Amino acid sequence: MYHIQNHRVMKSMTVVVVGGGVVGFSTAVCIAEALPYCSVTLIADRFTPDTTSDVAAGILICSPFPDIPLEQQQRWFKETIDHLLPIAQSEQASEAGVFLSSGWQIHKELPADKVPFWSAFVLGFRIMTDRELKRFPDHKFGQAFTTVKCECSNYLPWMEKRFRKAGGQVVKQKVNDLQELSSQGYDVIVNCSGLGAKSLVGDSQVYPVRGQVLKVQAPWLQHFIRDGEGQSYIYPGMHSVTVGGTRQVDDWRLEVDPEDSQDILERCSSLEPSLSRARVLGVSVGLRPSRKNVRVEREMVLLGSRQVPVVHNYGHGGWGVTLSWGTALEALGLVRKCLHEVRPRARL
Ligand SMILES: Cc1cc2nc3c(=O)[nH]c(=O)nc-3n(C[C@H](O)[C@H](O)[C@H](O)COP(=O)(O)OP(=O)(O)OC[C@H]3O[C@@H](n4cnc5c(N)ncnc54)[C@H](O)[C@@H]3O)c2cc1C
Ligand SMILES: O=C([O-])CC(=O)C(=O)O
Repeated sequence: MYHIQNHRVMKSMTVVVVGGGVVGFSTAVCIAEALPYCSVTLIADRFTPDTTSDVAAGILICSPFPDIPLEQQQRWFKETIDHLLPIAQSEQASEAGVFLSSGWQIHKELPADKVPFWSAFVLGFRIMTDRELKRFPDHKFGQAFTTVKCECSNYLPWMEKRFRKAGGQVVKQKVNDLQELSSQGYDVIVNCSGLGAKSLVGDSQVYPVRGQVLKVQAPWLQHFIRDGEGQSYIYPGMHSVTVGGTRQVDDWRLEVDPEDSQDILERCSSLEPSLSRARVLGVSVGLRPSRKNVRVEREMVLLGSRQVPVVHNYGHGGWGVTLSWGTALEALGLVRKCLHEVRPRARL
């Protein structure tokens, strides 16, 4: 519901999204573009290039969460890749940092899921031939496919532009307590605070999984190689090649660990020997906002004297880019339901 007064659109409802990473911006863009009668504000204390999302390789690939219906996770994957594929094939691709990436996921042992749950949504998925596998003598099984790589250092500024174009406002500020937002009168609060949810909403199920990656100059590498057991990967990108990684559970260190760098280079050079000639351009560390199951749900929270609808969308672990648009659409659906309840007669 919105009114036209003096030729200006008066937005009658207000939504605030906390979080300036890939999940926050995707959710804020979805809401601002779908609900033009809502005034949408995005608040975060860190923006690109200082978020976890900026450290992500940004490849669309994923392991399933254990207790979320697989069909729902398939939908999230499909919606994200279906959103990004046309961008990758448009004139906006390089500004948005979104492009197709082909390569191999290889396994030392036969994996439980020879055909992963997202195989129908990437392009040209197939099992590798013995001839292809000869290149990786320590591995006995592999999958070849084309997926999308979404580089957040480009994608986040591009999404911010898109959000502002849809009328969204951006505020740099730490939110210490949801009460602060309630007292500003927002109709719905959307929580996309990643690891920040641990303190913002007191969720003890959220924990960090530390990841360190190197950027190297190796323009001769055209294809990604990912060890399916998940520790080692080589992802050619727009400006450099991302070489990783580590998965250190409950490790809060944000500083670079030189031993990790050494270990990563050794592991990845054994997959791709030419990497030993590559110049290292930089090293970064991010803390994956991990949770047994990603949390995409709504609840009513008593803030002061008001019951305020809160939509949560956090805890994506190592798959936040992969599921960003799908979970944002899910959150949009929950925001619509909340707005219906706040203003039952509104035509949303
Ligand atoms: C090394 C590495 C490689 C990765 N590679 C991939 C990959 O290839 N593919 C993939 O899909 N994923 C990958 N990931 C995972 C991905 O980075 C995360 O899942 C994703 O970034 C999570 O996004 P987010 O927006 O939830 O969190 P973040 O990017 O951490 O953003 C959280 C936002 O919330 C804000 N915030 C938090 N608390 C508050 C508060 N109290 N007040 C105000 N603002 C607050 C922060 O300032 C920030 O803006 C990788 C991660 C790492 C570390
Ligand atoms: O596992 C990968 O290929 C990349 C990734 O998502 C991560 O490091 O979290």
